Amino acid sequence: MAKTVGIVGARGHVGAELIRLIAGHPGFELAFVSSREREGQRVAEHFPEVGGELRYTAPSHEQLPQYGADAVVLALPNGKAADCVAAFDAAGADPVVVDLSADYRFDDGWYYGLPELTRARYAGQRRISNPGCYATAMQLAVAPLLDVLDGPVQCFGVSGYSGAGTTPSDKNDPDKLRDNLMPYALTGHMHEREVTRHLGHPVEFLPHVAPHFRGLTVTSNLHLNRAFEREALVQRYRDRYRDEGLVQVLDEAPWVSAIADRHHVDVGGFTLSDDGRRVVVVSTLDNLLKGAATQALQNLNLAFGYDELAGIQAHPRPRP
Ligand SMILES: NC(=O)C1=CN([C@@H]2O[C@H](COP(=O)(O)OP(=O)(O)OC[C@H]3O[C@@H](n4cnc5c(N)ncnc54)[C@H](OP(=O)(O)O)[C@@H]3O)[C@@H](O)[C@H]2O)C=CC1
Ligand SMILES: CC(=O)N[C@@H](CCC(=O)OP(=O)(O)O)C(=O)O
Repeated sequence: MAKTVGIVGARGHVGAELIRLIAGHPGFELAFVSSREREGQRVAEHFPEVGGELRYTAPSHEQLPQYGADAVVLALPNGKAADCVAAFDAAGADPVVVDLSADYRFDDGWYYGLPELTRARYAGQRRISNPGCYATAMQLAVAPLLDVLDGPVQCFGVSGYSGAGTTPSDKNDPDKLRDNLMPYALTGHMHEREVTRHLGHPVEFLPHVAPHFRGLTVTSNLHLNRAFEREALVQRYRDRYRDEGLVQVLDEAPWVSAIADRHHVDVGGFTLSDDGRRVVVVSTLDNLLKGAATQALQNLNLAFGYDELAGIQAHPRPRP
């Protein structure tokens, strides 16, 4: 029997992707989708492909356990997850909870779900923290060289403005972004701390937001503790990700336009300095998919014993 999944914060950019993914999954069905703004509206009005009679609801935190969902995905802005978790605890309910926000990424009581790097540590935990979008791209770019790094890694990031959510700000204002590149949080960004913590190696992250809607690029500058040939470095990436359905290692530097609406990560470029002790690696992903919703689905699949890619490759997105 299908497991039921509720989405809290289903109006947002990530919520929209989650609705489509869960509704199209062979082993999951939607238990509820919450939005205060869309309360009472049919989901099918917004997603004709989903169909059915399900409507958005706007439950209080305390009402969330009443749906009896097997899993709950929290797609709320940062800082809102704890009240939801407390409501389940208070009701004695123990659904699998996947939190998309940054709220539990530094909490050892939660499993940090970046499957390609952490799935070996999954041991049935029912509280799962989904990594940040840039943080996913950075970690997948750096991990294969972790043992040969010399000093901090510098990561220059450029995100589409869907990364900034739907609450109006300069970072998601198409007028202000037109013909523009907007630097922000140039030291101490949340994802700098997140990656430094989970890789156990310092990164220095320089984020920017650009006028495109979805997809991000991270260009990482890695100093190495000895000289390498390019082929040996590329081989490390190919070996590390050979069996990964959602990581593609490319010879050339990937373009963000090729990853929009796709589930996987591209890693490539691999440009060495003349002395072989510095390499630049480029990674791209769709911030709303592998950076958020697709990764959440990988984590749900893991938690319920489904194939990790169930409902992911079976539903390829059309190229824009
Ligand atoms: N956008 C991205 O690329 C990524 C986002 N994330 C994380 O995923 C989460 C969702 O992001 P995103 O979809 O972009 O965000 P949005 O701003 O697009 O959506 C936020 C959602 O939360 C609801 N919401 C907003 N404020 C409140 C509140 N005070 N109480 C209850 N519900 C609220 C909104 O619905 P309504 O107001 O109708 O109730 C909406 O459904 C965030 O934590 C974000 O950091 C993670 C990785 C990538
Ligand atoms: C362009 C933009 O603003 N991007 C967001 C990252 C989106 C994301 O991954 O969010 P969380 O870590 O909050 O889950 C930011 O820099 O805060």
